[in-house]
This record gives sequence, structure tokens and C-alpha cells, in this order.
Amino acid sequence: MKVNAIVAAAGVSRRMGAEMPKQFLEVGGRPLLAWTLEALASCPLVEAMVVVAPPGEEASAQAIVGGSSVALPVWVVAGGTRRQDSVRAGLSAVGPEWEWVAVHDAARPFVAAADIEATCLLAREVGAAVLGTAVHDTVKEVDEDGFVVRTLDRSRLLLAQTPQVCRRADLERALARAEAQGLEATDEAALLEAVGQPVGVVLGSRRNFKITTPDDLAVAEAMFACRAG
Ligand SMILES: Nc1ccn([C@@H]2O[C@H](COP(=O)(O)OP(=O)(O)OP(=O)(O)O)[C@@H](O)[C@H]2O)c(=O)n1
Ligand SMILES: C[C@](O)(CO)[C@H](O)COP(=O)(O)O
Repeated sequence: MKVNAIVAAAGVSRRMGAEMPKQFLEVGGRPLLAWTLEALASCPLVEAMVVVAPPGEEASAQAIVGGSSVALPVWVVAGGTRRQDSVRAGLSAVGPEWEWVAVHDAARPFVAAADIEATCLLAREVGAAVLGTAVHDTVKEVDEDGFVVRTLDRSRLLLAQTPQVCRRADLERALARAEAQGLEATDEAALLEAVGQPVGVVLGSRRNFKITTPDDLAVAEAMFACRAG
């Protein structure tokens, strides 16, 4: 099995509120995107990557690729307004010789090679797979006035992470269907579910959290400092 990883790195980082998109911020002394590319490249099944950059920032992304230790073929393309637009742009740069793609967030630099591999292998077995974690807190449904309505059964809930792995052709079909039906989704699994594709689950680690807010960035700094020390 050989996998082409589509790295979604075209977001604007509204919740981070920094002076530049978070994927270009220095964390642990290097751009966040560099850590993520190297984490993906550490999985032997990943044999190429497509980095989806904010439109107009392709050169910055290319410079980060060049400054990383990644020795795989890497293409850089411009993304779109929504995550699914960016993934679609990335997918269009993946040639038909690639049967399998793994979509991964640039904002998840701590993904483990073993978890990427397990997600890819489950996808090969069942058609598609997503990495995620169980819910570790009690989950409440709340009404618009801020009062608790009920406590949900969390035993069947999954916090979806990336990578999310499937056949190139299935993702293309799911994205095209979403476009035709005006469906918006925050991850690939939701698009695949909508076309009836079963999606298996690999339970991974909370270390693979998505750097979303300034608090997350502080946690990431501490984790990189531990790794270096
Ligand atoms: N149009 C978009 C939106 C998001 N992403 C990517 O998808 C990943 C997960 O998205 P998120 O963390 O929500 O990033 P942003 O969209 O940048 O953040 P925010 O929602 O706070 O603006 C990120 O690596 C981000 O760069 C993307 O490639 N293209
Ligand atoms: C794909 C994702 O990382 C899974 O958790 C997530 O959905 C990305 O976007 P979000 O807007 O932060 O939900």
C-alpha cells in the first residue's frame, strides 16, 4: 500500500488570531507545518505529499517544505475558502496512479507514525478509516439559554482527528456529490458517510490534538520542549 498525504494547510486561523496563519508560526523553534510534514513522512506507507497552502502563500509553504527533512516528492497547491475546497484542490494534484490518499491537518504535528499506519491499514481493509479518540469528559446538550437539556451517552461518540484515509476515487466522488448537493462538512469522513462509504475507526492518542487556539499553541510549545529536553 502506498499513500499520498494531502496536507490541509490553507486555513486562515481565525481562532488563533495570530499575525499569520498558524501553520506558518514558529513552534518548538520551527514552522508548525515543517513538524507536521516530518511526522507524516515518518510513516513508511506515506510516499508523497500534496501541501495545500493559502492562495498567494504557496512560496512560503514551498520554502518550509525545502527547509524540512522530508525527502519525498511534495507538491504545493493553492487551497480554497472552505476546508473541503482545499481538500478538493489537493486531490486534483494527486495523480491517478495513487489509489490511496490520507488527508491530514497541518495543525496536527504530533501524529504518531504507528497511528498513521494503523489508519491506512484499516482503510485498506474496510474502504476508509479515521483516526480519533474516545470522549474523556461528560457531554451535555445545552439549550440556547445556556441551560443543560440532557447528558449524552458518550460511549458511542468519537472525537475525529486526522489522518482520514480512503481511496482517491471515493474521495473524488464524495467531494463532487457534496458540491452538487450543497453539502458542507468539516471532515472527509462526513463526506464519505454521505455517499454511503463505511468509515472504520482507529482509536489513537490525545497527543494528536489540533492546534486551534493560543492555549493549544502553549501546550504544543511545552510538548516540543519536553521532546527536546
Ligand atoms: N479553507 C481551509 C480551512 C482549513 N484548512 C486546514 O484544515 C485544518 C484544520 O482546520 P482548522 O484548525 O479549523 O484551521 P483554520 O480553518 O485555519 O482555523 P479557524 O477555523 O480558526 O479559522 C488546518 O490545518 C487548516 O489549515 C484548509 O486547508 N483550508
Ligand atoms: C478534520 C478535523 O480536524 C477533525 O477534527 C476538524 O473537523 C477540522 O476542522 P474544525 O473546523 O476545527 O472542526
